[in-house]
Amino acid sequence: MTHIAVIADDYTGGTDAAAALRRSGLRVVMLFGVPAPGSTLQNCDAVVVGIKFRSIARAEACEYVERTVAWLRENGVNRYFYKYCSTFDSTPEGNIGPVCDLLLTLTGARYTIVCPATPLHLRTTYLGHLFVDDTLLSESSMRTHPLTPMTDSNLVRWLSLQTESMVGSVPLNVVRAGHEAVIERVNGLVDQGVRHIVADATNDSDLDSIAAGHESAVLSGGAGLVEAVGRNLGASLPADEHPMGSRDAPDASSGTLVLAGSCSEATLEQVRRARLTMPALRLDPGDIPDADTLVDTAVAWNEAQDQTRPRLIYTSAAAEERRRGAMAMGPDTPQILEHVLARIASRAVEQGARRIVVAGGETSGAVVAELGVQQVLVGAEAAPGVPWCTTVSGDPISLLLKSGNFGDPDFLAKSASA
Ligand SMILES: Nc1ncnc2c1ncn2[C@@H]1O[C@H](COP(=O)(O)OP(=O)(O)OP(=O)(O)O)[C@@H](O)[C@H]1O
Ligand SMILES: O=C(O)[C@@H](O)C(=O)CO
Repeated sequence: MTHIAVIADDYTGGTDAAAALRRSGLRVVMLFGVPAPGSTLQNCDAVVVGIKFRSIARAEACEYVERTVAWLRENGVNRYFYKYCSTFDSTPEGNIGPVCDLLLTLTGARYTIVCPATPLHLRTTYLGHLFVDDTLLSESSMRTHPLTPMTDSNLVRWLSLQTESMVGSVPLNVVRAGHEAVIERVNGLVDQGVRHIVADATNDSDLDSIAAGHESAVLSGGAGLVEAVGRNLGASLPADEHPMGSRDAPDASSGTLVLAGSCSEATLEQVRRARLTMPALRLDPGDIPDADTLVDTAVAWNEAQDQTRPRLIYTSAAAEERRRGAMAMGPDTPQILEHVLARIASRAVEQGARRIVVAGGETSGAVVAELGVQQVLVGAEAAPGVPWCTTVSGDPISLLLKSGNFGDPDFLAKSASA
């Protein structure tokens, strides 16, 4: 029986959640995109559906979620976790608030728990404020994110911009008083009309206090709370076993194509280090403001490289260089570049590439969609929250989809050759 479905708003967030559930010992199936009506879910404890709706129009995001919930219901899954980024990536319009509202309407649940805190990734919340390591979210590099600049760390205030529903919070001292205290505070808030409740957490035991119970609620947040929910459900498998068995995944000897579209500080440093260890091509829309030319340039370059060795193609750039690129290519530059990297991935696979590392959630979404990948086996983690995934149909392809902020400075260099 499938106890819970995680609906993730991007693909790397989905693989992060799947890795968390595996760590907690559950049997996990990982799907990409809204599942086709009539398709069946394999036997598992938890299913993760990664969809790319973090940065699209809210009506479209809600439509994807509604169709996914309909499919999950067809397959007998009635409990949902909404996974968004541990840095709460969203704009003043959404999509976190609208999707939380929709999930309440669809399920008839009384409230949502909102908890992006994920200590494993150094994301904590205190008095409703989100911290990235020792820095407030709005003072971290997230404040200049190309799609979702996070300029306010106060989640109650930020979420209130996105929804008509009342937003409240459970502070850390209540969380530390234990699970019953949390439930009591939540019930009090719901009686006052609060519908979305931001819960503080700075460690895993806080997350355990928050995760239990909430039968008439939708839980939402980061991989930290996902893992706590998994722990609460109880392990049924050793973490290295998969419900659908295993597949021979292409390893480093197949050569690795690394594609980087994330512009996070972490990825920029990983790109800088990777450039020292492998051939690299930077695609700069400031120099070549045309998608087709960028794709053709990169495909020709890639084909000229030793296909058994790692190589890197990237658009990643710091804020000033991005401004220069956007002047030349226009306001849709971020989306255009995602598709440029996706088309390069697809051409590389046609030419025989079987191992692809992608940096960036939106970029990963574009790559996975272009490759038509619908389901993967979730394997070992190359870094916390970044598992290798192997496609289940056709020739196996190994994919490592990295959230922009994840991984140590040598992540790209090491994972491409390990
Ligand atoms: N040179 C550039 N100029 C403008 N936009 C760019 C440039 N390079 C990449 N981008 C865009 O920046 C966005 C980066 O988002 P993406 O989700 O891929 O990375 P991220 O936000 O760092 O990762 P995550 O969502 O996992 O935290 C993409 O839309 C990408 O196309
Ligand atoms: O929660 C995170 O930080 C990641 O899983 C993610 O969603 C980044 O895209």
